[in-house]
Amino acid sequence: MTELTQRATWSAIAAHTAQLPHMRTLFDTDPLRFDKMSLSCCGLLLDYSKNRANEDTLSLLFSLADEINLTAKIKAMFSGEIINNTEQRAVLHTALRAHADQQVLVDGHNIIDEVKQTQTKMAQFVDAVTSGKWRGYTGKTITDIVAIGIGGSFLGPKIVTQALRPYWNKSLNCHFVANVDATSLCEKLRLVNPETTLFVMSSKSFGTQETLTNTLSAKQWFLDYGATQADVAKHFVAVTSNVTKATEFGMDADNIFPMWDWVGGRYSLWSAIGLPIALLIGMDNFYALLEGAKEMDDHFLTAPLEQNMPVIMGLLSLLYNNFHNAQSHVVLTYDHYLRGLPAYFQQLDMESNGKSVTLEGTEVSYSTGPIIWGGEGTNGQHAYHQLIHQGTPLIPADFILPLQSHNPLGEHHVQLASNCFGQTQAMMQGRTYDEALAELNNSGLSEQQKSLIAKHKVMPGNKPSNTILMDKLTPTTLGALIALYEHRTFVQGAVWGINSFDQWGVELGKTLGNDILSRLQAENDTTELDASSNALINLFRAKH
Ligand SMILES: O=P(O)(O)OC[C@H]1O[C@](O)(CO)[C@@H](O)[C@@H]1O
Repeated sequence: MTELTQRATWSAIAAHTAQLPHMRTLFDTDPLRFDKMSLSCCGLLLDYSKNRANEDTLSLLFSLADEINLTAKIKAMFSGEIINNTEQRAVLHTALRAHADQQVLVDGHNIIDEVKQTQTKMAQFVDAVTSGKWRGYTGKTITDIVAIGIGGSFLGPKIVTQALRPYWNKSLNCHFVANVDATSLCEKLRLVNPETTLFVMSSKSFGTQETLTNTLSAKQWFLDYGATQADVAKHFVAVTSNVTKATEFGMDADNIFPMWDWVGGRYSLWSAIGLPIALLIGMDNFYALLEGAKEMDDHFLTAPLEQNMPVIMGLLSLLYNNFHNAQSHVVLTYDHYLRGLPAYFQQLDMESNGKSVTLEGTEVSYSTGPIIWGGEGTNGQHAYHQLIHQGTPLIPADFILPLQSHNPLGEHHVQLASNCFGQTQAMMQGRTYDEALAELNNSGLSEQQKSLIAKHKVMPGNKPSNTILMDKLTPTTLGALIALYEHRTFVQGAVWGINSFDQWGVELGKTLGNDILSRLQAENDTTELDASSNALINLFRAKH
């Protein structure tokens, strides 16, 4: 297969982008630019007109996608082909939101049946807990959910329950424990009553140190309060693909919700990993979340590349990454409920595309996954937008704004929208020296001062952004939005020819950490490692 950067289309994109005029010019010369470069689907509107691209740019990007057989690769994922070649697994988070009448075969059997069986188990459990039928060991109903998990077993449930706070069951509260730092657990345990608390322990592998340690400590806290081992089953449930280890751990077999190897951790919120979500917002809203994602799945699978929202977003991000040397991509959520979304997209994208060898194991000669970061607007404007506007790095941005607020109050939402749109406009058009100088006309400054300040006020503009709008943040639009980013990540990995679904890079740190743990707890100081590790270990030992 032709190496990516050796392709004629790759060179054509490089030559084309180098000669593209400033976005100001692209807008000035085409009044229909928004009409041509915006797209609606699945309750979302994507405005991608504020990008360093015109029809020719997009045409070249779509040609590249065709050359790497993107459409066939999309179909291969949905159909359950073993595309995670290093773990020999299918990648089927999309099957989690499939309808009951669909068929997806893994090892010759239709997995939709077991997906639906698990969803039924979830629904029955959610009903038991939220109806009050499920009682704690002293006969009280459950008031607090403590979700224990990390990475994809934490971020999805955490971010989605946070985003859908208006939909929470009024009788339940939810707390998340991820870090092995005892503060994370202790701060939450101080808030809850063992008699009315349900622990949901989520770990696909059932082998993650942080989650196991936190669960054991939570169990001990529960027993120290006066409960017995027999009471544990009323207050601890587990979500895992490793049912054997969960049973050995002491989880009651009836309280184990299965998940599967063909669901990656960072793609698993749609599985029983989403149990905390379903408990908080109810199973009907959880199904609505799934349905929103399915709408995006159907769009991704069927829309022509030129009208395909995840494809367009993925290719434009790749344009900056590989042809404009952008090292990062910022996600700015102009909605307080979506404040956690950038952190979720960090794992989704960076753990998927933070790779440096191709599927065949060849070292890549081009950039792959960028750094994903971000936060809520308008806060970022008072923190890091200075660098976005006038810094040296190019940082493409995604702005996300619901058109309606769940909390309409006076001028708040219109001001939020004005800030969001103003930022995208400022990024695009910037401010020329002459414009800056003109703004200082009546400043009373000397000509020399005006010239100096004007030079500091110049903003180059031509900074790309996408704006994603939705009518309102609901389970359905949130499901579509998250699926949009899942598929955007897929598109980039497919073009780069990497495996977006394994994560070998996280193993070494864990292994070395386990060795260091034994050294920290050993009788004597460590001397065999590098000088830094020896010193750090022994400094810690000296304090304990
Ligand atoms: O769900 P588990 O198996 O506890 O893994 C937690 C997280 O750790 C990782 O395996 C590595 O960070 C993630 O991919 C995963 O989401």
